[in-house]
Amino acid sequence: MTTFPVGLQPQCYALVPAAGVGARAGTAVPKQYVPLAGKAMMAHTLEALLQVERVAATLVVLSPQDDQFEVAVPGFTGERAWVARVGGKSRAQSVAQGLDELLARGAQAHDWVLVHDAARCLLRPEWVDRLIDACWEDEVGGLLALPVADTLKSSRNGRVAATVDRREKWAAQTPQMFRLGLLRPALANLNEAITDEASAVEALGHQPLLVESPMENFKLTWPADFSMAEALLKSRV
Ligand SMILES: Nc1ccn([C@@H]2O[C@H](COP(=O)(O)OP(=O)(O)OP(=O)(O)O)[C@@H](O)[C@H]2O)c(=O)n1
Ligand SMILES: C[C@](O)(CO)[C@H](O)COP(=O)(O)O
Repeated sequence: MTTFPVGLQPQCYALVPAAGVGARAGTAVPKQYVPLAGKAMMAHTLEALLQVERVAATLVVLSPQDDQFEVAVPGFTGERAWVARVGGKSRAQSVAQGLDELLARGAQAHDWVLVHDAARCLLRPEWVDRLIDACWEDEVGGLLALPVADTLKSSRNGRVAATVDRREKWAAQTPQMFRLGLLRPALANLNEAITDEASAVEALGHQPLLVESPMENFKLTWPADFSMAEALLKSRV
């Protein structure tokens, strides 16, 4: 177990990977820029993070080719709003390169980082606060997640191969909260099995904390997800 200095008050940063193209969504622009309830999808995500007072700064990781952000998300300004065009080929690469950017801007190994998908635009600040409260004194860190409610099937050639025991199964969401000094080395050896920060930390032998979160915190992935997200955003007062 890595130990971090006792007595030094850590900072808490948010890192938002937003360098994807949204291939499964099939949208005309990268999905994070699709307008929903009057603003770009990612603007909703970032507004929620900026409302979390314990987050010292939020770093958005864009593709080096991104030429839309400043026009599409004009409200992301101020001392706590950071942008870096250092995204990579995979989500994990974008996160790893974003962590290097945080270090370059003065973040330290004992500081916490909340990694949150730009594509989870229904995030509510109170869920982030719940995760921070749960993880702050934890040795490893943790993630928002939803216990699986449906019966699970594995498949072969489009037919059921087996029914999978759903007990103790959770669907991982974001934010995922870890110390920079644990997460950056965990992401050093990237491979296809590393689909979230927790899986990288698990590969080092740790057991991240699961913090229950609602289905409403879903990731917009498929075309039908956009109308559902827009209806939910419009229903909020
Ligand atoms: N090279 C990449 C790929 C993804 N992401 C980000 O990771 C988050 C979750 O990824 P996903 O929903 O899979 O987004 P896309 O990769 O854009 O979607 P797809 O896999 O359908 O192309 C998104 O906010 C996305 O922008 C990233 O920063 N860099
Ligand atoms: C991190 C994540 O949102 C957890 O559910 C998810 O793994 C990201 O999805 P991707 O399609 O692997 O980018």
